[in-house]
Amino acid sequence: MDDPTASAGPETSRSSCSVRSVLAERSGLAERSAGSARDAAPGVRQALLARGLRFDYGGEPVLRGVDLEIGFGELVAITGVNGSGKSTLVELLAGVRRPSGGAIERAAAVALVVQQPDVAPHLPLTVHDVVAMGGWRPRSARWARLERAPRRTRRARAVDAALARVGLEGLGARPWTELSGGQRQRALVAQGIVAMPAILILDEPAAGLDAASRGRTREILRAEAARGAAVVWVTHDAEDVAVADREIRVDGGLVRADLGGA
Ligand SMILES: Nc1ncnc2c1ncn2[C@@H]1O[C@H](COP(=O)(O)OP(=O)(O)OP(=O)(O)O)[C@@H](O)[C@H]1O
Repeated sequence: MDDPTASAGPETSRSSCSVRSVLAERSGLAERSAGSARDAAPGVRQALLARGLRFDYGGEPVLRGVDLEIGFGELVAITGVNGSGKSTLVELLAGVRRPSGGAIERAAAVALVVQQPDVAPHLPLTVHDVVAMGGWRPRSARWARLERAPRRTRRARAVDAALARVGLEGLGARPWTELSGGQRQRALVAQGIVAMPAILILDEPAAGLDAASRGRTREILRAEAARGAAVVWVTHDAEDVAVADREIRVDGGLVRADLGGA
């Protein structure tokens, strides 16, 4: 299988779907680094591991040798000032970009919720359609066409349940373009959680949302971690950091990890 992150190289383009199901499963961890991985904390199975991760966009390096480990069941807040490289880091972790150097290991497929999705405005997509993309797998498109009704029904129910969790119940049939900015962001969180990913990475999913929606997003992400997912969450909000298990701060192209948490 083609793994977009199998080696260092030029960056990949952003796709038209905001949740990327990066099938990096292969046999166990993808992209094994040459060195030996440090053991995860006792009882925590490792979901993501980066060693010496470097990245540049053609100029000054944005990341200069990032090391980090994230376990299943952990809720990790990624923080840092504007332009410090948080989005770049999570895109590397998710496999949307290839590192210029270093290695990443992923123990499972990743669902990525990006800040600004490219959902083509001219396509007649409903909110339901966009949320259902979270269960999309490149290799299963053919099977999706052939699938039997009971499975379609299960998927439709999963989409409805995800929309209800983010407080958008009943809006599934609405055209995507008719949602407000905040409603779209919440729908993208629904897209991220609809397929119950083992690794969920979100780039500022609650930026600009009202206080109630930010609180609801926090509860959803805590619940995702409680069911065993590794949840990595870029945020500028101190309240988000307070509910996370750990904060990882991006600073000067490196990370300051294990800053404590809730
Ligand atoms: N496509 C790109 N081409 C060139 N430079 C880029 C590109 N995307 C980001 N950068 C640069 O890389 C650096 C890190 O950007 P990044 O978006 O990762 O930061 P961030 O911490 O997520 O910022 P913010 O908090 O504003 O979202 C910045 O200096 C930015 O200008």
